[in-house]
Amino acid sequence: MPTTSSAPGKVYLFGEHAVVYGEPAVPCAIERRASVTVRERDDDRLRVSADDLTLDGFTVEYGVDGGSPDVDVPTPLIEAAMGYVDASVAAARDAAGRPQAGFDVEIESDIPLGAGLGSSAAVVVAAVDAATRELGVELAPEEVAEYAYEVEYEVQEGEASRADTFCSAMGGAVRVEGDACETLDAPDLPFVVGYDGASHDTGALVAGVRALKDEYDFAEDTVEAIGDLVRQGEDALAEGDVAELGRLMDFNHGLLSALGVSARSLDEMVWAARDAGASGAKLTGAGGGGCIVALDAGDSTETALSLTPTCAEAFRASLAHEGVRAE
Ligand SMILES: Nc1ncnc2c1ncn2[C@@H]1O[C@H](COP(=O)(O)OP(=O)(O)O)[C@@H](O)[C@H]1O
Ligand SMILES: C[C@@](O)(CCOP(=O)(O)O)CC(=O)O
Ligand SMILES: [Mg+2]
Repeated sequence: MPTTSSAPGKVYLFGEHAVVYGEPAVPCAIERRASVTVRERDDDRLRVSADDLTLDGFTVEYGVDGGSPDVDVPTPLIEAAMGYVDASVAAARDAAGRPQAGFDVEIESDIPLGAGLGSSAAVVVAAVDAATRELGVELAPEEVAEYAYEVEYEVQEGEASRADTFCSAMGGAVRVEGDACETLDAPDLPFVVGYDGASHDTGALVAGVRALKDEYDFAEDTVEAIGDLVRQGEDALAEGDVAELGRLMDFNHGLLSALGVSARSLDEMVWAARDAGASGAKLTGAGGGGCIVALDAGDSTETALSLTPTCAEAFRASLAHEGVRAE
């Protein structure tokens, strides 16, 4: 019997990048999900179909020992794309004590890829959950989060926080500071997302911030300032003070720009949202290209974004109260 799990993507209200260095962050799960279906095979091979990865999708098949994969698109693309799935399957084999287990894996997702909405975390969380359940092991969402974090940490070469994976596994708004992860009571915030259609490499962007921080004390101070801002933002969130949350999001975007992770397309969308009357707007996730998130209960930000030349897609995103779940 195949086993399917799904998990949500997220936006960062505050704190991306700084969270990698132990500052707090508050990501919020959104109703855009990745769904992973896993079926155990009677050999040790892994066959992955990911229809959303290229326009035509691809299928790849290989054994536990690697070997030469049987693929239908160029190999570098496969290697980049397969890292998370491969490591998720390894984590599930490990959790179930079944190092030789083989699987057919199918991935479907409505989370744009490499755009700051946590598609990697959602795919990893759903894959770990589905593959462990397929092997008869039921993990608590917190345990799925921990395995998924280890996967992101490994694939992003040691440059990952627990924020995306914990948020995707638990749903709702969460607070992550180092290895302390908790869920928060948060109101439904009026998120509007603008997507420039581009994708980024999270590992490379995190490495760029680390280099800046190692070179300049004031870059280190900027990371700490983001931490201060998040602490202030938590009070605003508890009070449901959307105006103050917006001001802090604007400030957070400025600090992320200073760390070199914004882009002209993101800045243009941020300004379009502000001009349209959003309470605040910032890039979300690793940056460089991808998505911005704004707060606006009305329609004007979504309309303004859809008319912005650098915006390929604008949509509302509601808080996903459910994290990883069996489908
Ligand atoms: N639908 C999908 N199918 C297969 N892999 C996916 C899918 N969505 C995301 N991934 C994996 O996640 C990677 C993108 O993750 P990342 O660069 O962290 O960006 P983000 O998490 O912001 O979307 C992709 O390169 C791919 O490996
Ligand atoms: C930049 C970072 O803080 C968030 C990355 O988010 P995303 O993969 O771009 O959705 C990295 C991390 O926390 O692991
Ligand atoms: Mg990611």
